Amino acid sequence: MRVEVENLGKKYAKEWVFRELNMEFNSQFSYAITGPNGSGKSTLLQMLTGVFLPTEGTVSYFQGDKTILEENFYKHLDIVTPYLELIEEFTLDEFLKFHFKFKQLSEGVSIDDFIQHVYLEKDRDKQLQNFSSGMKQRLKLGLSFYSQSPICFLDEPTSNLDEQGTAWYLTHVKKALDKKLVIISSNQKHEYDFCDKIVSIPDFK
Ligand SMILES: Nc1ncnc2c1ncn2[C@@H]1O[C@H](COP(=O)(O)OP(=O)(O)OP(=O)(O)O)[C@@H](O)[C@H]1O
Repeated sequence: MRVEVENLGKKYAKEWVFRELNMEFNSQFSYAITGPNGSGKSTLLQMLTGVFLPTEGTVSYFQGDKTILEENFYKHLDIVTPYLELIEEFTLDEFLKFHFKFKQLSEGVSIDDFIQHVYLEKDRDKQLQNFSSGMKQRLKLGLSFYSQSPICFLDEPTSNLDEQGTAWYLTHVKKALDKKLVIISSNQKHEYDFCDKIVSIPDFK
């Protein structure tokens, strides 16, 4: 899988967040998008995932030589961000049954296995609105690590995770690198220091 970015720029009102960003994201490597608060990491992620349009430039997805239409980007990716809403009224069991009608679990992994992998065995019948923020984050990360989507975008992946949760994240994300194109947006080194390539947003101001 390959994501190609050409002359990408985003402007809010009169201010450019970044400009002339040319870059290729290739599944042979893992990537970190870095920069201080307010530099534009989340904005870039939104352009890369097709959630928002850039002011100028293009984002293209390729599977081998095949171009993927922009309206189908979402079928090839998972996004984990602090702003991603879960369906709070559902219990974990109900939510997973619903979610995996649309997304495929990794080969050989059942819903029961998934629940074990995210350490939520005791919480199957609990409504998601009663999950702690760390439990929700582990669930969101698990949904991307254990899906068959070839691209995984992680925005501030360890937000709300304690030390044990962070260790869990590190183990899982490193395993995911073999199967997926992983792109992490972060300003905390421990979340991305294993990545092969760094895209520093302040270089594109
Ligand atoms: N909808 C919007 N309208 C106007 N300005 C915006 C909008 N969204 C973001 N910005 C501005 O764009 C810039 C980049 O914001 P962004 O959230 O992408 O930064 P970030 O690097 O992800 O920050 P953080 O590390 O704090 O999460 C900031 O100056 C922000 O105020």
